[in-house]
Amino acid sequence: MNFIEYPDRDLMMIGLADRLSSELENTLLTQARATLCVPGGTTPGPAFDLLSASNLDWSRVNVVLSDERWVTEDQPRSNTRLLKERLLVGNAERAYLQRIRAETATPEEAMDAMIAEVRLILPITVLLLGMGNDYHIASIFHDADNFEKALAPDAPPLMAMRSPTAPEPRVTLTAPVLANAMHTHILITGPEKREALERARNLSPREAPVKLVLNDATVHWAE
Ligand SMILES: O=C(O)C(O)[C@@H](O)[C@H](O)[C@H](O)COP(=O)(O)O
Repeated sequence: MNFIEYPDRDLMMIGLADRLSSELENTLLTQARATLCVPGGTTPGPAFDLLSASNLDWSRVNVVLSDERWVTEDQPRSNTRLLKERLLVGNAERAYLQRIRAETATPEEAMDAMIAEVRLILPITVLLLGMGNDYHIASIFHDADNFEKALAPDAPPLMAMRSPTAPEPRVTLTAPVLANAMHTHILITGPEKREALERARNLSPREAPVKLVLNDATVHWAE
């Protein structure tokens, strides 16, 4: 793990966006396309604002969420909505958005089709994740119905997840896909998450899902 502590959140967002953009740019020197995977939640918005202005050939970048809440895009909790408002604008408007949400009542009804599409944009080139105080990444929650299945080495790339701590059904990329990313970054803020991250270093992925990706990750932290 590489831990970067920034003097404040603004500088962190600038440093992070710069790093993600360089990794994508370097990949595009040798590959036709690159895949950027990003989280939803409340933390990454400012990094998306900066990244969207980056001068990349976005027409060769696939963007996919690490996880989504099964709500319509007009809902404030929609991660797709966050992406459309904050990342897929400006220069980044030309990126290809791989959706992991469909207009079906349940994730299961659309799962086979979404899995087939997601497979086409793997592996992830640049992975950005958030983390909860309970150590979850994406929507891999300890107490979720498909937790064990999402950790399996042969898990499909995308699975539905229902957890008592999440107000709506979720879909999430699974352990093998996240662990196989070429570059991994974790974005966290505040003392509680820093302490959780320190504890996670001595836990197993079953106890702390962040451990699935932590060894090879760069963690970006500011107060
Ligand atoms: O859609 C989501 O909820 C996520 O992708 C999730 O894994 C998130 O990154 C963490 O829960 C941290 O969320 P915050 O940034 O809101 O603390």
